Amino acid sequence: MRAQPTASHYVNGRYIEDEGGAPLPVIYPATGETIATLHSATPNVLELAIEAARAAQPAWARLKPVERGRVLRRAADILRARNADLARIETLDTGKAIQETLVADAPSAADCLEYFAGAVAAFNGEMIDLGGPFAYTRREPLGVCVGIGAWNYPIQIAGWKSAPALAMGNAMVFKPSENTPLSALALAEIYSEAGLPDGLFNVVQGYGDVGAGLVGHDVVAKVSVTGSVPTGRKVLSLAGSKMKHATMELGGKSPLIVFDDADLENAIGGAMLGNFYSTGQVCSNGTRVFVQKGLHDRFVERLVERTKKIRIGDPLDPDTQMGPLVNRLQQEKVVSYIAAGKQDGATLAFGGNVPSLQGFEGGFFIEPTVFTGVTDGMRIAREEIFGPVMSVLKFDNEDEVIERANDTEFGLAAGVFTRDLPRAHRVIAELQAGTCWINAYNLTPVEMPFGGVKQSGIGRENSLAALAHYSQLKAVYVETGDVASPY
Ligand SMILES: NC(=O)c1ccc[n+]([C@@H]2O[C@H](COP(=O)([O-])OP(=O)(O)OC[C@H]3O[C@@H](n4cnc5c(N)ncnc54)[C@H](O)[C@@H]3O)[C@@H](O)[C@H]2O)c1
Ligand SMILES: C[N+](C)(C)CC=O
Ligand SMILES: [K+]
Repeated sequence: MRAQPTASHYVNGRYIEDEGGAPLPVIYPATGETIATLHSATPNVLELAIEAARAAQPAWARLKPVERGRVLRRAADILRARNADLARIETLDTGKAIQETLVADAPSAADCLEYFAGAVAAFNGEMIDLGGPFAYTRREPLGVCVGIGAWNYPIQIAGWKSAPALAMGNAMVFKPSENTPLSALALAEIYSEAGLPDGLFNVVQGYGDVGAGLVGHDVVAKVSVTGSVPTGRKVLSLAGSKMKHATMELGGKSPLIVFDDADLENAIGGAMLGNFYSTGQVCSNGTRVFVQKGLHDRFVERLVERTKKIRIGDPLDPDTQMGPLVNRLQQEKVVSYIAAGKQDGATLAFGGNVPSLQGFEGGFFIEPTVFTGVTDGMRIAREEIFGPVMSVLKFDNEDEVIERANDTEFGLAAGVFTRDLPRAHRVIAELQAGTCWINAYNLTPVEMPFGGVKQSGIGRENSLAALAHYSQLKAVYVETGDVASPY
């Protein structure tokens, strides 16, 4: 299997290579084989990318918003037309099942480009009446923005960051995760084909040091990172030391609360989606599933029955429902958390093993895993695992579950399943989380803001909120009479 792109980086409208950079092997997680070799960006590549962005941005910002939007809309159309190829690249790079990458990855990026293509023209400053004189505000772009991606949704993340940035008149230098460098290059090609002027969307590859080089660069006005909390802390402090804007989309340990009166099959469906999709590598996953005591035993029984049926294996087979984890390190991490769950006294209700799959012996698979009898202090209930490991916790009443759900440093997401809608809204209002669902889980339409509170992040992606985060306000006072001067 080969997936070698033309070159490692995409700068100023073309591919460039600099073999002086550290080698960056691209591994297919289902087999462990190397499918491409790229190079981490050297300081020279990084400078070229930032300079290209700096030079291209002012003319782009002077276009009418609808003109910028038109380019994004054409790119959205190309993304959709090329969806099958992009899904294959994404599956080879992440290991996620093709039945997921066909519907959740490039299509989400396309939705995002399409949304911001139209929304930006309607996103304006305001006129403020001062009783004669007046003021108005302008929404101005920030300049050169940096996007830094995680491995789980590579093209979606590249789209969610670049679309509002570009729509608003900024330029972007994007660094994908070193684990999944391929699809951002495909997006860069698509932008060029759609007519995006050279230099406005650049892709540089590399590890954390390249990310830090971008964040610390004096030309860069804003950074948006999707990644873990420790990385977010480092990036935010470096950005803060230079007074840069920052959006942080970080990790979580989100609660999903199932009350006795919930629709059982829907609640289980939500819990499975919120733990097993993308082999559990989703930031907003509801990994602490609190189930009220009256429903608990039936919930667990049906959950295990349904989890047993998950088809795990060849991610390129359209019938496969769960592929491997992204790499060996992540597999080891998940295996060690499963051991910790057992050691801390949780009951392993299903899974927990590395499956042996013929033809995929070198892959990074793990069974979908359910722990019951989990208590709040256990490591599997406190730390983000980022794998298909669900913890089921029993609760008695509403006040208790709210307190327990909020007893975490994270605050990315939360969900409630109940037929009692006043209770649903009452509980959601008490939960410390930036993105919530009632009788659903993990749906992230572009029209809705996405992001976290507490340690899970700052700022929001998607919706008009993202345009606010990629712009700055200029306030203009306009005198309509004489200047009242004492001099
Ligand atoms: N909130 C969200 O939208 C969201 C989405 C997906 C993943 N995540 C989170 O991401 C994590 C998993 O992804 P990951 O392991 O790729 O995260 P990570 O923090 O290891 O890396 C994220 C990105 O930051 C870069 N990076 C690392 N150190 C850096 C530094 N000092 N300066 C600048 N950049 C640096 C990495 O190279 C990578 O591109 C999980 O915690 C998950 O919850 C959050
Ligand atoms: C944004 N989302 C939930 C699809 C991917 C986060 O990991
Ligand atoms: K990979």
